[in-house]
Amino acid sequence: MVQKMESIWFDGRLVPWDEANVHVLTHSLHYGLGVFEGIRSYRLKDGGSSVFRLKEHVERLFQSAHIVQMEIPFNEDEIVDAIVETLKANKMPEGYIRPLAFVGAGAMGVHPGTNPIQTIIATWPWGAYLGEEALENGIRVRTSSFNRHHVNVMMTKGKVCGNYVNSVLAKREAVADGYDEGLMLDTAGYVSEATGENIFIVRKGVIKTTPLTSILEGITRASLMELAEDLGYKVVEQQFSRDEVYTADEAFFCGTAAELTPIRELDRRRIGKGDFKVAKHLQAEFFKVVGGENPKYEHWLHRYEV
Ligand SMILES: Cc1[nH+]cc(COP(=O)(O)O)c(CN[C@@H](CCC(=O)O)C(=O)O)c1O
Repeated sequence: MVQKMESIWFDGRLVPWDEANVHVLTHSLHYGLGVFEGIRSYRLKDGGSSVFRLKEHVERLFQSAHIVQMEIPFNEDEIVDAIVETLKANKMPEGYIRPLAFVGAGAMGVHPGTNPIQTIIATWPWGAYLGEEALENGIRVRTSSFNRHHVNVMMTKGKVCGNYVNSVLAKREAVADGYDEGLMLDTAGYVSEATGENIFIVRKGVIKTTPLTSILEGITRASLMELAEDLGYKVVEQQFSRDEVYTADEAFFCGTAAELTPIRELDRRRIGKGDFKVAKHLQAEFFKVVGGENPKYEHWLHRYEV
């Protein structure tokens, strides 16, 4: 159950958590057209706080809206300010931030007509997405029986609410089968991404991640690619198959909620020796970056004081 906080920002003002409600004929509730973000803020080593890559997340929120032709009635700077305002109102030196823009009530029927576009920002504490133990010891994953969306069925560069029915089905299937996460293949059968994360493998000394085609263009993915290259690793974006994961030396998921979570096994095949050497190195460096301990990446931090 998500921990209740003081306020939610709703269409331009902070309202008490329990008063942030909508009508049951809200268009997005029926037809899934809405866009959202998942963002984390972190306590910094120096005692302050920062939202990690806030600018890029807000840019992606508006990019998602652009893809599905939604006009968010605020500009990017207003949403950036509203996010910080909401964190402060909820006295959160760190936590998870969920902006959502959705089509409100009015006309029913597939065409959203002139229904209002409503915007909320909620924040709440969210620890290790896949469990504390997962960050340390990795997770067990199965290849999902559900493919990731064909790129002309759903717009996967958009973080679109309706896209996540695919993720829910895959996640529920994986958990029901005793796994921690599901890895989805694209409609051509190549590895795509997980239900809420992008994937990397380490094979023959090269760090490989999937091309952008069917995946959400992850901000953590982009950050880790840059960080890994700065650390001297060779990083490529290349299509790969499930059995390249089976025979990889390492594999890990990444995402705002999941951060960097090693994969212990896929489809009951242990991956490598399980020492997570590269994953642990990148994970440690990533946490130094989000904690403000690496000045090279200061521009990725949006500092604030509670
Ligand atoms: C499908 C998908 N792929 C990749 C990512 C990684 O993107 P990024 O966060 O920019 O590195 C996410 C984020 N998943 C968000 C939602 C999780 C949820 O359960 O809700 C998140 O990690 O916040 C996805 O949902």
